Amino acid sequence: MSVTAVIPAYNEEETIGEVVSKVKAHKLVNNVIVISDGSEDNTAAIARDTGAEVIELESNLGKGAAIQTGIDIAKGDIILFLDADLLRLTLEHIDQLLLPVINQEAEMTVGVFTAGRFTTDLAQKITPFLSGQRAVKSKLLDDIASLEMTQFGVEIALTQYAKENNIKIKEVELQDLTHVMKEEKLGVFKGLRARLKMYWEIIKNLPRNKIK
Ligand SMILES: O=c1ccn([C@@H]2O[C@H](COP(=O)(O)OP(=O)(O)O)[C@@H](O)[C@H]2O)c(=O)[nH]1
Ligand SMILES: O=C(O)[C@@H](COP(=O)(O)O)O[C@H]1O[C@H](CO)[C@@H](O)[C@H](O)[C@H]1O
Repeated sequence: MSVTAVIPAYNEEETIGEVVSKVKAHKLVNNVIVISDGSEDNTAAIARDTGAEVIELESNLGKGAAIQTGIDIAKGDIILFLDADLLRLTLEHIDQLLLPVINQEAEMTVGVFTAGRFTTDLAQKITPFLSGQRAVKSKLLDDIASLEMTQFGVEIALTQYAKENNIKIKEVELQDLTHVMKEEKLGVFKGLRARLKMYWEIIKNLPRNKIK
């Protein structure tokens, strides 16, 4: 089975290189696509230099649009979704996401941070269905309504679609994995503002895609 990694990235120059290198080094991953979502920093150049195929969106359209762009161009049997701001990603984490789908144990995996940083572990324990770390059989996404407008509601939409279509989901625990929090990227004030905006984008997607 061939695997394409899809990595949405908005201003992630600090972490994109490490994430792309790790994914490129995984023997089961055939293609790595980074969707630079209107980044104003060196995200696209670093991703390209590290060996990813890079699609640059002209402006910042939101995570849902970046993911949809990746889905539209990804070839192969399985799509591996990873965030660009991961810290301490290992080849084992990628195995954990991919193998249950390759071995037909599940049709979609959702990776949940554990035994890493208290704050990011806690957030994912409370809302595992928001995780951006997933693997899914690509053909199962053929009929999904466009994710383009979902922004940070994209994971809610994916999870809800899986539930409605009896797609078998397996949660896998990704030890020690964490990401750079918004407050760390942007500072406390702008970070909190971005967090509130994210919650609003998630809430906006709830009525249409209510979690059962
Ligand atoms: O407008 C956006 C916002 C975020 N992202 C990407 O989506 C992923 C998750 O976003 P973020 O890091 O802000 O959220 P967190 O992981 O902190 O919840 C990251 O790879 C971001 O670069 C994106 O492509 N477009
Ligand atoms: O863990 C969370 O509560 C949020 C926000 O993380 P941070 O504010 O950056 O620590 O991140 C998750 O939810 C987002 C929206 O669904 C996803 O896009 C991220 O992939 C996921 O990590």
